[in-house]
Amino acid sequence: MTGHDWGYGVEDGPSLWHQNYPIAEGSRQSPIDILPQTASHDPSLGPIALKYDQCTSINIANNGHSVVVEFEDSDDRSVIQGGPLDNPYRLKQFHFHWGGKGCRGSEHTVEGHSYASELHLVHWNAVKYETFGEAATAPDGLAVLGIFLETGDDHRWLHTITDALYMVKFKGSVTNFKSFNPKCLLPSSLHYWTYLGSLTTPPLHESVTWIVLKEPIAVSEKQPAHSWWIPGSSHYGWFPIQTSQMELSLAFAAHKTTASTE
Ligand SMILES: COc1ccc(C)cc1NC(=O)Nc1ccc2c(c1)[B-](O)(O)OC2
Ligand SMILES: [Zn+2]
Repeated sequence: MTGHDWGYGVEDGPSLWHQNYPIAEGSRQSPIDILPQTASHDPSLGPIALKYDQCTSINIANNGHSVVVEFEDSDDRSVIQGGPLDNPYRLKQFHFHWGGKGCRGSEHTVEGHSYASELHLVHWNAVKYETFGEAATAPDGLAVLGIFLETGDDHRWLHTITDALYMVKFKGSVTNFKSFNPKCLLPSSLHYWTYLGSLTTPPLHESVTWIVLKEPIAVSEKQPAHSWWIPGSSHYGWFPIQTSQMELSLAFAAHKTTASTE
């Protein structure tokens, strides 16, 4: 399929994606509704470690579906490891999912509760695969850190992203976005749920080890995380798609883990 043959409207929304992307009816499709009570605690799962200190952000872009910040991923300078991961995965990009005006647009839900929006930090397995594209189609190719955004206090750093939005008003626009470190977007606790799932948007590859943080970060009403829209694209906002509950292993790091500073 070329271009963007999918969206969130009546004619191209999630319930129709299976027509062009049959994997939509696969066995490990995301997002899911997380049920903490039924998640099994897997004591073999340790804390996740984030090495984001040498992060090199490159640009910020509007791809018609989200605003994406890309990173330099030619070496292991910014990686996620530990937890369910057998090796380090390189940070490639992060992007957000949010709802239309005033509606709550997180993709994952927790016991049916939607959050204002959801941040996805996308990492790929450069130990086993040559390129992101190759990793994106492999069952152990991607590791995505999902962070819920909840309305509350003003987020000190999110404004650097929302301030940049006006520069990428239209689909296909890209602009410089240097030296942004996503470490500032992390909540205080890295306690997480993890499960094997997929991209939540076409091509829906079943290549993602999901690591969803329990603790949301707060953004204020003013920081329009839940009312962001992408002017110039055919729609705005992202709406959660519910798929069946999948085996979730709830991993409690025995202690409060903080992003590694190594
Ligand atoms: C047209 O899109 C592509 C073409 C070719 C390749 C190799 C990949 C993609 N798309 C892609 O990676 N999406 C994508 C990647 C990562 C995540 C998500 C979507 B998400 O579920 O929203 O959060 C995590
Ligand atoms: Zn996403």
